[in-house]
Amino acid sequence: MGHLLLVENLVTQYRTAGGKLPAVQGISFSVNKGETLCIVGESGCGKSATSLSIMGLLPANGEITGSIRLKGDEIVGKSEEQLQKIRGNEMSMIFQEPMTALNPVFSIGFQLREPLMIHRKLSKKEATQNSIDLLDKVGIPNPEEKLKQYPHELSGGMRQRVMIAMALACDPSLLIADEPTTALDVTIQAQIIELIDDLKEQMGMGVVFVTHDMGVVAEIADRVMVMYGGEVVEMGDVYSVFNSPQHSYTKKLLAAVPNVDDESKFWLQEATTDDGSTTSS
Ligand SMILES: Nc1ncnc2c1ncn2[C@@H]1O[C@H](COP(=O)(O)OP(=O)(O)OP(=O)(O)O)[C@@H](O)[C@H]1O
Repeated sequence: MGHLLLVENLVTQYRTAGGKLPAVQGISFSVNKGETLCIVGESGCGKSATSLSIMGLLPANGEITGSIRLKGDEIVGKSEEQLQKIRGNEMSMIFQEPMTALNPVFSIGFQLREPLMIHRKLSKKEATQNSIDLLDKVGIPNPEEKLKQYPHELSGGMRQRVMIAMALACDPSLLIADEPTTALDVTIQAQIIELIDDLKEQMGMGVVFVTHDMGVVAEIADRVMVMYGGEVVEMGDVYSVFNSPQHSYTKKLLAAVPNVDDESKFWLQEATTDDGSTTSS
């Protein structure tokens, strides 16, 4: 069976005044339908460069070699026009700071409705109804009223829900979430993670979830890919990586999250014994 996303030998470099900076140095991984892959690692290890490469959203000084296939279709080398079609339909991305992705001068309703009218050729009435349904789907109360509001009138958590609603508008098969909860307080963070997990189940999407937080990984990952200095240093299912980390950097990451050692690890062990599977691979 084919993978939803198959990345092979991806090298992402940034041209800088001081020469080429290799942000990603030949990594390979895959994501299946209905699966969440967490990419974890410290600041600057190439997590964002990886997700931007997949989306075809690298800045002008970025360049890629290697292969990125979505449902078998090669993304590397596609024109911007072709990429826009794929981004509008097959994959979407949510970012850390929704304020940068939402336009402050337009109402939430306008920003949700416009792409639906353009990409899916819906009438204004249909697009409005669709927007209401989307806001409802991401757990926003009183969606009709929210359509009239502007981004600054919403809380951080609500803004992130709106971003997720926008990302889901095209019913993507792949959702890339780059540190989507980092700017939120812990309670809201937990709610957004749960929402993404529920939506993944409901819609059967594959999810690439970028984070530096092993606590978040414990909550949402099926598989984990640990990056260090632009390379993949460890990859495995979440149980194996948490219970027997192989790489010293992974051990360090796990040790840095206090509740991973007790609470989450306990939770992971519970989860594995519940379904009778073992943690070794
Ligand atoms: N536009 C750019 N031009 C040049 N170098 C860049 C650019 N964007 C990122 N880099 C460099 O590429 C490397 C990888 O950065 P990347 O943003 O992928 O890391 P990250 O793991 O996502 O970190 P963070 O968690 O801080 O976002 C870093 O050394 C960074 O300084």
